[in-house]
Amino acid sequence: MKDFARLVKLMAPHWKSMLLATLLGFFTVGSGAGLLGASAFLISGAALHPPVLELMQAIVGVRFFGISRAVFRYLERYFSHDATFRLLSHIRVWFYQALEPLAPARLMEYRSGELVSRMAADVETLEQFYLRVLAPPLVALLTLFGVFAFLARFGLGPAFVFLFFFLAAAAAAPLAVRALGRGGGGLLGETRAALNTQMVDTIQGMTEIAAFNLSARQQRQVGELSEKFLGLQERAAGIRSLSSALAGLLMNLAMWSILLLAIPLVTRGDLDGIYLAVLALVTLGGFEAVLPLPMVFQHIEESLAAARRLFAVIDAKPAVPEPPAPSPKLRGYDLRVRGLSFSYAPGEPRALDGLDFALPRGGRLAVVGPSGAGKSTLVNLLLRFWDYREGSISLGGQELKAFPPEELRRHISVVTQNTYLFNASVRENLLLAKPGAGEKELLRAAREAQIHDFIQGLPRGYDTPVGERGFKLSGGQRQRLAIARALLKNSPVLLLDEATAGLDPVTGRKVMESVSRLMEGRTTVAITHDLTGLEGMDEILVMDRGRVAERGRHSELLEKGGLYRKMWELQNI
Ligand SMILES: Nc1ncnc2c1ncn2[C@@H]1O[C@H](COP(=O)(O)OP(=O)(O)OP(=O)(O)O)[C@@H](O)[C@H]1O
Repeated sequence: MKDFARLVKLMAPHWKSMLLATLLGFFTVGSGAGLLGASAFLISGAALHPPVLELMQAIVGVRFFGISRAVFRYLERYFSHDATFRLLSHIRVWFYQALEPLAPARLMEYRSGELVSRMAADVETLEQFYLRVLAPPLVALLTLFGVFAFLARFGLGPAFVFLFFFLAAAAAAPLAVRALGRGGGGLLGETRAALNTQMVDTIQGMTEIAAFNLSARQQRQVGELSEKFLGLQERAAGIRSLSSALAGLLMNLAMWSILLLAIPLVTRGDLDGIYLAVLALVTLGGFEAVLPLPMVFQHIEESLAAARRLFAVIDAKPAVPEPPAPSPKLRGYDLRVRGLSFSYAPGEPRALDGLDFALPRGGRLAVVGPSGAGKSTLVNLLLRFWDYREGSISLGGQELKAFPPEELRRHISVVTQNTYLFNASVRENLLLAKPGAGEKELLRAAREAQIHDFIQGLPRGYDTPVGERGFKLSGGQRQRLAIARALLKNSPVLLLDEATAGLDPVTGRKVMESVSRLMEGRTTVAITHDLTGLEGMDEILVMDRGRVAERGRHSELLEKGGLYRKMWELQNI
């Protein structure tokens, strides 16, 4: 019920269009019933061969209802779909906005396909919440009042017979369908989501699947999920058919019962025979409003299951709470870390354990160490992707926690090993760092990153698309673009997380030249496995299992003959 109320609340901004669409839905059904009634009156009346003038009213009625039904149907579809599509776009934006503060810490538990599925399929499923869950019962209720009032003018008997069958079709048939389809709606959504996730995984992991000969296994898994989905769809379709059959049966029973009741009225002279067909056909027309009702429960289940999946994602508490506003002004760019300890979850071993360092503005710190030493964790904390609880990190003398993550990240540039390039042009990818940058600025950054000449040589220069994840570029070119981005952003703090990892030594060295330019004048923390080129760093922290094992400058550490020396020898033999 709570989820239902939350969903209704999401629709609240669109209530006017939805109300209008509901009224138009009622007018459509009303026109349909009117058309049938007027036609019945016209045919019955014409059978008695009266002068044409006496039939004029009925002829006008048939024309009017014929046209008004089409017009109302068009307007109803127009307004209901307009409201629904606006609602969907509102929900997509709302979901994305709620998702952003959760990235990356809270989103790691989801497979990317799962999130895509939630954003696409589940949001789409909510389309039916208004169209097939909220609107049909309201239209049915209005129709019930309208047709009951019309029939009551000819006698309470037919009116109550209509009421009885209408309620039976509106309540009993949906309940029967609900009993048959219980759980099916939710399961259908879950299976669709699982299938989407599997498909995204299959496409993303295509290379690995082919390389490890896993195609058959992957096909089997997708096939099994497809079978299950198909089975559930068949079941839902079966229930849908049954429900329309049931509603159709009740509709015909209502019509026949009203005829049985009205015929004696005609023979007794209490009802003009010309109205007999009118009563029967208006009843049929009124039942149009009942036909969608049996499926309401199934659609409720599907919509609620989709809404629950969306709510479950966005209800996760962000890993980093927003500090109380207003945020302080950054006063400087010297970085200080004291007694910093961190574990990713309570009870888990510490990824960082009592880390200390001080870096003056423009200073350069390298953090090295074996895999799992906690180097990336430090970056995660500096960027406030995760929140630290023990120890302190301060920038310009102020605790990092005082700044909202977004505000803080405006002052930090990051170059990582896995630079993400969007499937857009080189220019668009660069401008991400500074959307308003002018052409001159853009070219200067590219030149400094030593990528300008390469870009110029591309078929469409800066407007050349880079392909998904930048697949048309080499690793070194991607890294240079990342460096150009950081140069363009021009922020005073720089985080380098394995910026040259995965590149061959020659390319790595060339990229390092661009990185050196980037570091000039910036407070830099560089995380690296590669110990070449560290002579220029002010301090090197050698980390091991979350702790600082050694610290000093390159030459000092080599002299010490400890872990750093060992790592150096391994790389230089
Ligand atoms: N998201 C996470 N959730 C839980 N534990 C994590 C997470 N990320 C890292 N860890 C753990 O924290 C420890 C430090 O990992 P971290 O990635 O910081 O090491 P690293 O020095 O950067 O290693 P590498 O050089 O291999 O990237 C490891 O034991 C790792 O398993």
